[in-house]
Formats: sequence, C-alpha cells, structure tokens
Amino acid sequence: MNFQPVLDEIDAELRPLLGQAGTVARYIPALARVPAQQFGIALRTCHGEEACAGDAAVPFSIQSISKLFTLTLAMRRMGDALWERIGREPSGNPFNSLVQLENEQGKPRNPFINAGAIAVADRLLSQGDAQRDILALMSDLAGEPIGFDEEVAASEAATGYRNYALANFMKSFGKIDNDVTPVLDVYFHQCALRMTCLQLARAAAFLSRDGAHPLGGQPAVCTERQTRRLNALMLTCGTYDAAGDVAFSIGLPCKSGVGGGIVAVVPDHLTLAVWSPALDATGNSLLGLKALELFVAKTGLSVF
Ligand SMILES: NC(=O)CC[C@H](N)C(=O)O
Repeated sequence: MNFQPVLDEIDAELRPLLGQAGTVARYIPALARVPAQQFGIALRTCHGEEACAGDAAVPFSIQSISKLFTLTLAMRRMGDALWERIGREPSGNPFNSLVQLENEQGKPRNPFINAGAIAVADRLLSQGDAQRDILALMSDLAGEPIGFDEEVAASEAATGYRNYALANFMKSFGKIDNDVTPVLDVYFHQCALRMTCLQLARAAAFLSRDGAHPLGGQPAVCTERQTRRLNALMLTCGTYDAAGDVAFSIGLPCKSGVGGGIVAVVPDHLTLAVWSPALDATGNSLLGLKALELFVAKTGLSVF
C-alpha cells in the first residue's frame, strides 16, 4: 500500500484546524514558546518504506514518549525482575498523580506514569551510565545522532517539584535504590530528548517488527514476547488516563508526550509518529489523536 497520499490527505484535512483548539504545555518556557500551528506525521512500514507529511522534519521535545524507550532498555536488561518494582495496570489518574502511591506502598501502577518512569530510571542507573545508554539506544534506533535539549532538561529540573515528590515518596518506601537527585537527572534528560516525527517513526519501528531492529541491524532490540508486552502496555497505559478512550476511538497501542508527540503501532505493519503541540485536557496532542483516528478510518488498520 502506498501511504504517502493518505498522509498528504490527513495533513490537508487537519491544517485548517491548527490553532483552533487545545493549549501548548506551559509549565516550562522552552515548551510554552513552541508555536502551536504545527503538525507533522511520519510512518515506517515493517519492510522499511517511509512516508511523511507536514512538519515531520521539525524536532520537538519527546517528553513522555521517552518512557517507552527507557522501559525497552530496562526490560531488555532485567527481564521479569523489573515487575517486582513496577505494576502493569492503568492508573486512571493524571500522569503526575501522587495519590495511588501511598495506598500501594510506593509501587507505581505502570511504567508510563511519571512515578513508573522514575522507577525505571532508577533501575537503569543501577546498571551503568543511564544517560549515555539512552542516547546510544535512540541514536542506534533512529540511525542518526539524537541529543538532549539541555535547556528543557534544566527547566524540568528547576520546576519538577512533583517529580521530586514522587521520587522521594518511593524512596521512603525503599522502592528507589539510588539517590533521588541522579535518578531525576536521568528522568529530566530523557524527557528532554529532541527528535522529529520521522526519527521517532524509525526508532519505534521495532514494535511493528516483533522486536527486530528498525533498520535491519543486529542484534534484535528485544524479543517477540517483550514486544507484545510493550504494545499491550501502550494500549492500556500509553496515553495517561485517556487510554480507554484512545483504544475505543483509535484502537492502536500509542505513547504520547506533553511536547505534543504520539507514537502509534500497527503490529506487523507499521509505526506512526504524529506531532502537534496543542494538547487536550488529558495532556495528549489534540490534532495528533485526530490524525491517528483519520489514519485508522482511511486505512482500516487496527489491532481489533
Ligand atoms: N506526560 C509527560 O509528557 C510529562 C513529562 C513532564 N516532563 C513531567 O515529568 O511532568
């Protein structure tokens, strides 16, 4: 199937809606000043064909989409031992909520809420230079150098009061092994990864290839079983507390970030990345979700 006309149509349908609804994340200046009137979409099929439209080559802050890749690293390194510290249930609460952690003795509900990703960062830090390992993974998957936006990382650290609270709270339950400061330094840097839609569609392509390297390189990124689990977690927990609605209206495993990006997977077919900075009330990209809905409607591709 030639996907280029499909992406061009989606771009043409959504462009007139740019700037009409939603709000750009405002909690740090580097995100608040991103012009809202941008939309990009890119895909890579499991056979390596690519298509893109709109602002697919504009780099943005991938924010919580990074949680998908740090989880991949941790699953690959630790196998099932990872799940002693982190659950696999949707939280039904905002991504930075503290309330469940106390009832559940500092064990985060899933790896895609902030508490879960901070716990994953702690695991990665116990095993080496986590920031270097993250950059190495992202650059290897995307096939070109990927970097951190140091301004975003510094602002995340300067304003990340809730994330400090989450990390300290977990530490008080003995669920974080390292000092809180270096763990959060990893977390703030992963949030500050800067990538384009095309780079993200490539980097996540192993999810549509049963774990095989996106660019055909060796070794595989993870096993087929781990890939199924990553996709399952994306479907149930990847879009914060909108995951049920997203499964209902789009029906694809997705992981979103407050920078306005969303990665979506059609297993055994392709990976999509969409970006538009204006967010809805749940913190997901408004036009990004709309684009995915249109893509599924136009192609009939869905996991259901
Ligand atoms: N959901 C997100 O993309 C949140 C990331 C943001 N940096 C935070 O930690 O709050």
